[in-house]
Amino acid sequence: MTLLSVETATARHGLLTAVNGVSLTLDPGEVVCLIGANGAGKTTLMRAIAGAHVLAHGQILLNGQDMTALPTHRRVRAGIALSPEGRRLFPEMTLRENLRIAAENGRRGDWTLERVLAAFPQLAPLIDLPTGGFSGGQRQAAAIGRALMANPDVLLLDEVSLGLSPAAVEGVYASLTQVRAAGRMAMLVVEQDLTRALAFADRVICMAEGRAVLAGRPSDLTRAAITRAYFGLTEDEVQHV
Ligand SMILES: Nc1ncnc2c1ncn2[C@@H]1O[C@H](COP(=O)(O)OP(=O)(O)OP(=O)(O)O)[C@@H](O)[C@H]1O
Repeated sequence: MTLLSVETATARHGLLTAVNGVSLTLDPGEVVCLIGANGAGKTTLMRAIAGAHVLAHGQILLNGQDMTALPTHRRVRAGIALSPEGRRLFPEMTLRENLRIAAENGRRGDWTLERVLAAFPQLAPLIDLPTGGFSGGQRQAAAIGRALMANPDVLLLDEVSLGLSPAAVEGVYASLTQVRAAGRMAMLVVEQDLTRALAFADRVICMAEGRAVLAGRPSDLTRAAITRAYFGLTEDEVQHV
């Protein structure tokens, strides 16, 4: 059965239509990467699924239940958690406090503090430090850990590798591979690094100018088709990229 269903979602920033009639589904345990150029609408779509941006049209269903009118905290309780672009940790609070707040607002389940620290070992020595002093990779790991503490069925990860060193990206993806193996949680991941997205995803969806313009399993998509979708190029132009 479909876990998450986004049906013809349209989201606006004022007069600008950032997401334009996008539909997608996620099955339990599935990992889908959202790719696309800057401004394609990926972050707005993620925020709309999480309840942080109101849809102008369309529906968000989780396990067949309509989430569209629910505020963020009710969606977290229903099983949707977002690790946002910019990470948005409480910088004055310690990592432990950040994780505890997420647990209090989320659902009970297998993801506990101990389990998060086992999946993200780089966080263990930092547990009683304020997150404001963390490096980019540490902040990213902390933000994903915080989302896991809510024990979601659908984990939304925005801009996983943006701004991180190659070593930090490796660390975060090693942890995400463990997270993925641990259960039936589905992930929707915004990833700018195309090679990484194709290696990690069961399916990729490419957005351009607010629309989903290409979707498929990585093995079924050619680089040329993806490049074309990404930039809106013609076949002839793709030959020269
Ligand atoms: N708060 C906002 N106010 C006005 N316009 C916005 C706002 N946030 C995003 N936009 C615009 O909406 C469109 C989609 O932006 P969005 O951030 O969703 O795209 P994206 O694919 O996530 O890109 P990026 O990788 O740059 O974050 C862009 O044209 C962007 O300029």
